[in-house]
Amino acid sequence: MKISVFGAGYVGLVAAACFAESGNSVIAVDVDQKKIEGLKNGIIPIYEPGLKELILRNQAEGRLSFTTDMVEAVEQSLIQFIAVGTPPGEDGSADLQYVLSVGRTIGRHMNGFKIIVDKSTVPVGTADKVRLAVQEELEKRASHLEFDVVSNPEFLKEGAAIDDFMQPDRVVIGTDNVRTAEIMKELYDPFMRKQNRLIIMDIRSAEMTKYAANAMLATRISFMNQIANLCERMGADVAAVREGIGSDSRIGYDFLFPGPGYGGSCFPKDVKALIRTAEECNYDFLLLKAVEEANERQKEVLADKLIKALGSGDKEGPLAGRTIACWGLSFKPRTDDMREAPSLTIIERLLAAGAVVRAHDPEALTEAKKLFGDRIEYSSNQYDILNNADALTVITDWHEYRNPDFERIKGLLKQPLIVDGRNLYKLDRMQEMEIRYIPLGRAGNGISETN
Ligand SMILES: NC(=O)c1ccc[n+]([C@@H]2O[C@H](COP(=O)([O-])OP(=O)(O)OC[C@H]3O[C@@H](n4cnc5c(N)ncnc54)[C@H](O)[C@@H]3O)[C@@H](O)[C@H]2O)c1
Ligand SMILES: O=c1ccn([C@@H]2O[C@H](COP(=O)(O)OP(=O)(O)O[C@H]3O[C@H](CO)[C@@H](O)[C@H](O)[C@H]3O)[C@@H](O)[C@H]2O)c(=O)[nH]1
Repeated sequence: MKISVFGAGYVGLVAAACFAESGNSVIAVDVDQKKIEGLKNGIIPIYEPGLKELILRNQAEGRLSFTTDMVEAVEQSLIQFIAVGTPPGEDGSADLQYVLSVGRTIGRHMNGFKIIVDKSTVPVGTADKVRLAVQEELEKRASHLEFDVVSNPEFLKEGAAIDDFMQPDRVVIGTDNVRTAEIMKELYDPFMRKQNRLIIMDIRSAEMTKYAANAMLATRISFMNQIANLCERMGADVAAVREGIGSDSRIGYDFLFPGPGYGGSCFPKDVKALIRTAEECNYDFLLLKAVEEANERQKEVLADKLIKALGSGDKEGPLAGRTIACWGLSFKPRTDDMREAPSLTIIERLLAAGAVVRAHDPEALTEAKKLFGDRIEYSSNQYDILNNADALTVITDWHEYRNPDFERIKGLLKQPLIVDGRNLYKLDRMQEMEIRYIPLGRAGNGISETN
């Protein structure tokens, strides 16, 4: 099939590469000239495991091309995917300007029947707005060309995007047209070989499904973070509690790891947008407001623990003269994405408390330098930043942090103190190593920093 994908970002690039991989002829189009020039020359603008190889192969084999030429992209393809950003507006609602701009572009240049598929995360009712935008452009040129608008929300996770796209838990298609449903089914058939996981529903339900899924997952995380905070105060261990509740098949083990708050380009923005959508229909989504507030507070927890362990008691600059080494800046492992990363709040808090902050991340240093400039120190070696630091704090659960050289850590730090926001290490091992260890959701090992 001939497909155009508008928006060469995290979702657009993955979708374009995976559709090309299954034999389709795909044009990826973006307004960002620099990005497209780079892509034409094999420069992939984001870090996503497996994406570069997939793009380069499909590009070389002639199934995937990149352009800024909107006319070409609209004219050449039957299926027009919209995968542009929907960032939060000032009131938290999803900003639809990029989605509607693509709709207008398609309306302006379409030369035959088109299936316009919205893959961006958009509030219920957006398909109607896209339809209107296309229709208005057609009317301006007195055209009676037909088109269909479909909702096909994307559920991929960054860091695992290719696998999620190639072997999806499900693909949701919102359409009211039987013929279009058949074409979409055909397009996704190669990804359904093990089991048919295509769910076809009405458009509004498909749009809502995306928000409901993200809101549910964010709720689980905030819930577990608060259980963890309570465990700490009650002498319970959140890891044991997770095992205890996860074994109930109605609950399951996934998405119950406590952490320094959820981040990324999706959960924070989509929770906000759903609260706003509810407000627009005079419904007070109390539960989600609490989920959001709990998450904001959770982002403070690591800095609170560091100040409690090392603080001088001086209200203005409790960490003045202290150096904190941070492992992990991206909002999750296997990505360079720092959008809404908890590290942003944690580092700002440490700086405000007077600390010198040093950071390591396997992929996000370039991104971090754009955000923090020379206000913090960076190293591409995870051990270098520990030299003479007062503490190590683990913010992101990258694999390389899971089983580090503890002897080396101990030798480098001024005092052996680890504040772990991802509970990566065993308490008894830390005890044995005489490292003072402060995890989330359970009492630390009680070794004082003077040990
Ligand atoms: N990032 C994820 O993991 C993820 C997962 C599922 C769904 N989503 C949703 O998918 C959408 C895209 O997210 P993303 O993270 O890929 O965004 P992104 O910011 O990485 O990419 C968006 C791209 O769209 C381009 N663009 C803007 N206006 C354009 C136009 N008129 N024509 C062509 N290109 C244009 C931008 O230049 C940018 O390259 C959002 O609605 C998001 O909520 C994201
Ligand atoms: O048990 C857990 C699981 C995740 N997180 C945090 O939650 C955030 C989001 O993680 P994850 O969902 O793995 O990454 P995303 O790439 O943001 O993916 C989410 O957002 C996407 C965009 O909408 C959806 O497509 C995905 O289905 C949805 O999982 C990160 O900060 C994680 O550290 C936790 O704190 N504890």
